[in-house]
Amino acid sequence: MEIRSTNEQDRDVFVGTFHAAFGRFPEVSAEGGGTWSALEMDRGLFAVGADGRPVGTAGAYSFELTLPGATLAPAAGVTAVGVLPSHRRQGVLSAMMRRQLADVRARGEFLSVLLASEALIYRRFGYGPATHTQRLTVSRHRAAFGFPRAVGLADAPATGSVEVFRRTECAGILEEVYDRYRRAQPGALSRPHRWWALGAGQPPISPAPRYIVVHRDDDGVPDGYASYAFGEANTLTVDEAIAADDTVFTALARFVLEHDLVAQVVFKHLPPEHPLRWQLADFRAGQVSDDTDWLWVRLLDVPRALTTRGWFVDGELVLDVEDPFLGERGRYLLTVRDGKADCVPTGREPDLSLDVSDLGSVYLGGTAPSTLVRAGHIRAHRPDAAALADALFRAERPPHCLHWF
Ligand SMILES: CC(=O)SCCNC(=O)CCNC(=O)[C@H](O)C(C)(C)COP(=O)(O)OP(=O)(O)OC[C@H]1O[C@@H](n2cnc3c(N)ncnc32)[C@H](O)[C@@H]1OP(=O)(O)O
Repeated sequence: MEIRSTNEQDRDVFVGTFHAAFGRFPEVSAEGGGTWSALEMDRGLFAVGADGRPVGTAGAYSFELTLPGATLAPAAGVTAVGVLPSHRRQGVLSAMMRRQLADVRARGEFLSVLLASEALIYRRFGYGPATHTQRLTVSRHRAAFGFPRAVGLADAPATGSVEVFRRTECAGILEEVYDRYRRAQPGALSRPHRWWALGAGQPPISPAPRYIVVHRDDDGVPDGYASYAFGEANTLTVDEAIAADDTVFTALARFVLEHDLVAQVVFKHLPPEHPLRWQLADFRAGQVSDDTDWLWVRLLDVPRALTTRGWFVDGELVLDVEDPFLGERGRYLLTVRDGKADCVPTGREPDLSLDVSDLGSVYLGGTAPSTLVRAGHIRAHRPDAAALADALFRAERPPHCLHWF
């Protein structure tokens, strides 16, 4: 199977081929732009069939991923993966993944990330689910806030202001607020300027109609927004709500929850352990559903990945990491002191043996290593190794990714 790089001239065939793999038709946008317009065609791959026609596609975006400790790392955002239904289960995807991982490494990137259409596809290629997201549905009439002990929070005068725009009127504000937010949020991805300019991706980036409530601080500087639309049964759905801090988030949540003519508010994407539910006087007024994996992470250079992220607890672990897809294996001594890690090859007995996909799952702090020990994924060689790994890998807050690509 020949795998070849794509270029700008291949764009239409590339988009057509992966839509065919999904059994869909590409959207046609009269104004240009649209969901797939930010594809980086110099990073695309075609798998070419015997007759010279493409039978498979794989793309990649150049993102920055925020790691624990607010460190930014380049990451390949794998996308548009598809193999024509006529050519499946013959190793086409495997050949594309092998080539793509080699290309990512050759560019100096040590992390690759993706959103998986199905959870059974990518573990074999070394990816592990690393961030999770959930939906919170709040009945508006039960949504009174209550802050039992946080002195001052309940009756503190609201600071700042809110203003409602249509999506197309405030693109610059969204871009600026999103960029500030993503730099501090582990698991968040950059949204390159091109995306906003082209209206690529999904709301709130795309020009699809949305109302946007923007929050500003007392100096008038935008520090949060929520993108929302009305739907069936008087439901107000918030696609994306981001804020510089929890107070700003609370102000945005209050705005949508106090909206007239609304029966319920659906917050489509919240990170696990989000405080909003705890802020409601009636804990059951908010129902969590659709808890799902979001960003999958694949490490391509274990020492570099581990020394780049920030750490919050000192400690030492020996990790035996196996990478069956690339036929690699390494044993590393990870030493964390004062927020920084050292990671060097070692001959010492391992504390934990794990697959590179499991390391991807724990890397951003979104999954406790002990959970994967209990699930039979990771092997702990001494009794306290899992608890130490839990303490070490934990991030400053649960990682979360809102970006769809
Ligand atoms: C980041 C993204 O873009 S996610 C989008 C992924 N694309 C889609 O879901 C579109 C619809 N599906 C497809 O186009 C194809 O089925 C693909 C791309 C998922 C798989 O392509 P194929 O060329 O059939 O995969 P390939 O033959 O290399 O399979 C490799 C292995 O993965 C397994 N596998 C592949 N797809 C799946 C799946 N959906 N579920 C379970 N196992 C799978 C194969 O059985 C094979 O296992 P084996 O090595 O034990 O025999």
